[in-house]
Formats: sequence, C-alpha cells, structure tokens
Amino acid sequence: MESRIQRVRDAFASGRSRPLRFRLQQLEALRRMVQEREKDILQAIGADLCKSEFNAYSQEVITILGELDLVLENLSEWVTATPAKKNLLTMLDEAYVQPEPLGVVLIIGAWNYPFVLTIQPLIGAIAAGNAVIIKPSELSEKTAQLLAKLLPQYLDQELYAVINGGIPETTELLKQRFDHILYTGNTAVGRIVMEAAAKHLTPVTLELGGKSPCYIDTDCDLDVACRRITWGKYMNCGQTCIAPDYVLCEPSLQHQIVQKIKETVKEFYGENIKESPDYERIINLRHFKRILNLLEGQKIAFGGETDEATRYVAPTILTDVDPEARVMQEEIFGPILPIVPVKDADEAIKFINSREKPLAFYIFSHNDKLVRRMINSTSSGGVTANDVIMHFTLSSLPFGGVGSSGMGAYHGKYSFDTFSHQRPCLLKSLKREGANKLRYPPNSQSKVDWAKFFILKRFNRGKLGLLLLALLGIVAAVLLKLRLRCPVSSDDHRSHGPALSLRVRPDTTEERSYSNSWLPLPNYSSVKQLMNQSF
Ligand SMILES: NC(=O)C1=CN([C@@H]2O[C@H](COP(=O)(O)OP(=O)(O)OC[C@H]3O[C@@H](n4cnc5c(N)ncnc54)[C@H](O)[C@@H]3O)[C@@H](O)[C@H]2O)C=CC1
Ligand SMILES: CCCCCCC(=O)O
Repeated sequence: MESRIQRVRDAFASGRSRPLRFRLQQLEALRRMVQEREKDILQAIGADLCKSEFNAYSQEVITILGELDLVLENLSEWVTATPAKKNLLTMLDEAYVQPEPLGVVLIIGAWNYPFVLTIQPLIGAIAAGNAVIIKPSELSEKTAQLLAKLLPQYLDQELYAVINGGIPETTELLKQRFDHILYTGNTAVGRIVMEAAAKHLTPVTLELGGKSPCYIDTDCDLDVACRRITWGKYMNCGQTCIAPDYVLCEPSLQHQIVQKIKETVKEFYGENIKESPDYERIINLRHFKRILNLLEGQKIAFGGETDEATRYVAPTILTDVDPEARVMQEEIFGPILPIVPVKDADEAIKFINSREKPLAFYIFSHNDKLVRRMINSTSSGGVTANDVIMHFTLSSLPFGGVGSSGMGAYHGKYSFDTFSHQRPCLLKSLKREGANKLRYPPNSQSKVDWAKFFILKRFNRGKLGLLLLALLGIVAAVLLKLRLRCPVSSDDHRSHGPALSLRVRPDTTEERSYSNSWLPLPNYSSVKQLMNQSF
C-alpha cells in the first residue's frame, strides 16, 4: 500500500496535475466515463441498493453530470489569482491570493449513495489540481469494484488510484500521510479518521451524520409538507444522511400527518410497496437488525412490516415518541419516522438545541417570520425550508455538517476551495529601500509614528511632516481612483489595470506580466524626501 501511495505522491511531485488544461482534460474524461459507462454504473448502484435505474440516474448520475458541467465551465475562473487589497506600505507591490493544490488527497466514500459520495469529492480534488486516492465503501461492493475498474481506464493512472478493501485496509491507509482527507460516513469512524489524520497534521473534511429534525408548523399546507417529507424520508429506504430523521409538531397535528403520509406512500409506491421499483432495501443484515431494534417498544401508527430475507422495512411512522427512547438517541438511517409532540415552535427550538448539531434542519410553515426565527435560533449543517434534501442539490451552496455532524464542506466551488490552499503572495521589489527604513532598528518614536500612519492611517497632529504626508496620501489615492475610472490609451502600458494584470492561470504562470508600475504615485519622491527628513 505504501508503495502505491508513493507512486501517487511521485506523480503529484511531477507537477502534471497542476496545469489548467490537464485538469480540464481529466474532468472531461470523467464525464466521458459517466456517459459511456452509464449502464454499468446504474447496474452496480442497482445491485448494491436494490435501486431502479431511473432512481440511480436521478439520485446519483445527474448530480455528477451537473457538477462536472459546472466545474468545466468555471474552473478557469476559480484557478485565477485574486488581487488583494494593499496598504500604504505595499501600494507599489503586488499582492494576490493564488489557490494551489494541497497534494495527495484521500477520499473515503460511504455506501448509501456510493457513486455520488465518491465521485463528487473526486471532481473537486481533480479541479484543484491534486492527486487522489479513492477508497469507496466496501459495503457497496459492486460500485466499489466498478470504480476500481473504470477510473483507471479514463483517468491518469498514476495520479488517481482506487484502493478497495474493508476496515483493515482503511485502517492501514489511514496510517499513511496525506495532504487532506475527506471522509463520508458515521460519526464514530469520523473520530477514528480525525485521530489518524492528527498524527500527520493532515486537515480533514468530515461529512458525518446525525438526527436531522423536521418541524411542522400548524400554519402549513400539510398535504404538500407530507408529500415532500414522504419523498425525502423514504427515498433510498431512509438511508440518506440528510433525510428528515424525526418530526416535531404540536400534538394536534400528529394524526393528520400520519394520515397524509400514509396516503402519499400509497400514491408513490402503490398498494404493494414490496413490488414497487421505487422502494429500495436496507444495505445489509447488520443494519436491518439495528433498525428493527429501534422499533422495540414503540407505538407504530403506520407500517412496521419487515422481511429479513430481502432486508425489507416498510415505510413506518411512530407517534408520541419519548425523546429518551432509543430511536431518538441515534441516527435512524432507515425508513422509520418518529413524531415527537412539542407544545410550540419555542419548545421545538429548545429540543433541537439540547441535542448535537444536526446535518440538516427542516421547517414547514407559511409563516416566513417563524421560518427565519427558527433558522436564527438553531444550528445545523444546512437548512431547507418547506422542503427536504433540496439544499444538497444546489451546488452554489456549501454542503457539510457542523459540530458532531461534521466539519468542512464541499460541492461546486466549495469543493475546489476545500482541496486548495489559498496562498497569499506579496511580490516586492528590491528597490525603494528608503520606505523600509522605518521597520529596521534602531526604533524610535518617529518611526512608530510613521508606522501608525502607514498601517493604521493615524498621524500625530503636532507633526507637520506627517500631516503633509497624509495630504499627499489622499492626493495619491484620488489620483489612483481617477486613473482606475478613466479609460486610458491602448499604447499606455498601464492600461491593463490591477484586476487584469493579476489574472494568472496555473498553466500560464510563465506568462505572468503583472506590472506594478501602473500605480501612479507622482508624489513618491516627495514622500521619500519627507521620510528621509523625518527619520
Ligand atoms: N454528511 C454526508 O455527506 C453523509 C453522511 N453519511 C453518514 O454516514 C453514515 C452511514 O455510513 P457508514 O455506515 O458509516 O458507511 P460505511 O460503513 O460505508 O463507512 C464509511 C467508510 O468508512 C470506512 N470505515 C468503516 N469503519 C471503519 C473503521 N473502523 N476504521 C476506518 N475506516 C472505516 C469504510 O471502509 C467506508 O469507506 C450515516 O451516519 C450517514 O449519516 C452518509 C452519507 C453522506
Ligand atoms: C438526491 C440525492 C441525495 C443524496 C444525498 C446524499 C446523502 O445525504 O446521503
């Protein structure tokens, strides 16, 4: 394993993952893979989770194709250095922030959406110019095998490697040094990952789980709310990290909610749910038994049927659930929806805040003020109001947890940022040494005054020189502003302005032409004179 990772590290050290052109090529190859091998991908997901091709496509493949389109369209902008604000001391220098790849990234995927949860972070890591070790979940075995077969056929084999295996292999993998680890899975293993990462001071993104609450207000269209909740709760047989875990509502709503969800389940999955191609199964026997245990001693208002042979658990609703019950202590990750009655929204807020911070929070209400109040009085990885799951699908939003539901975020530009180091660069010239005198010893009150002026923009009114300098500074700033606003002739070497002169892409680094001579400071020599007099 060590030598495998070393090969990936060597490939990264060769520098070939860095040029924008290369990154785009790899991402295009990945898109080709998804398009050309769509059938294989859908079949593997289907075999792992008993999922129809339609569902595998709309829950997983579509997300990846959308993410690839977005990244391919925007990457050239994201890799570009951003000019940074300067102060009086650095106004003649160049200051910019250049995103750079971190190095070798480890991506550990989970089984519940085995394709999207592995490939979506991979897209971000490639986009940011990294080399990647991909460790798919061993529980979604078919998808893991397919990824190990397909990715090397389309991507650079040395830079991107798939390592398959179970806990022993992952444990071994975690002993190695990486430059970033993105782990998706349960909170307990999240701790193991973070501990292993700490040994190498490796930064981590932890995409964990938790119990995502769903508050239903009395001022709400219950038909719509229950349809959306039914969709998000029973999709993938409840095995969705941001599924609404439980419902909080006033006692009077309980019965209606049960009725409406019951009707919707029939509408979605027909009379015989077991026969529905849209209803999945629990991933394995261990999880099946775990979910069964959660039902013990509970009031089942709907569903509750199970079949061990096929790992079927019917869409189920529990009512009047005691907050201390086991089903309210751990993430359910199955098709069971407990309803916990609360007096009102304030009690719901207290309830949520008394527990670990969840991955998602959902609120259904016509009352916009209440929606905002509940958002502002709670904390969670993400929020969707009047729907569930949907914030995951918007790649302009960062996706991730907070507190015990995780740390860091990804999706779209946020993935690029997660896998990049934002490198601050200040490029000075060896000239203009006079201006630097004030920071060299021996120090004096006069130098401190100058430093105050340059850095804090404060000056001692008693000192005429400084006052004059302040005026000059203002004149310089006004001139600078005017220059930025006014069009300049094309033969003027200063016509590019600061923003353009700083737009650098990784494969065109050699073309850097940031000239800092565009900055007008006609009074520089008088400033210098003044400074020299004063020191
Ligand atoms: N925040 C998010 O984006 C998501 C979070 N999740 C959370 O993941 C959980 C379900 O996934 P799991 O059953 O944990 O998935 P899992 O059993 O597939 O484990 C995830 C990964 O951790 C590795 N792993 C497992 N045990 C390990 C150990 N002892 N040491 C080292 N590595 C180990 C596995 O090899 C696998 O690649 C739920 O809590 C769910 O909420 C799931 C999907 C998305
Ligand atoms: C519609 C696709 C949702 C995927 C969400 C991934 C997860 O929450 O486990």
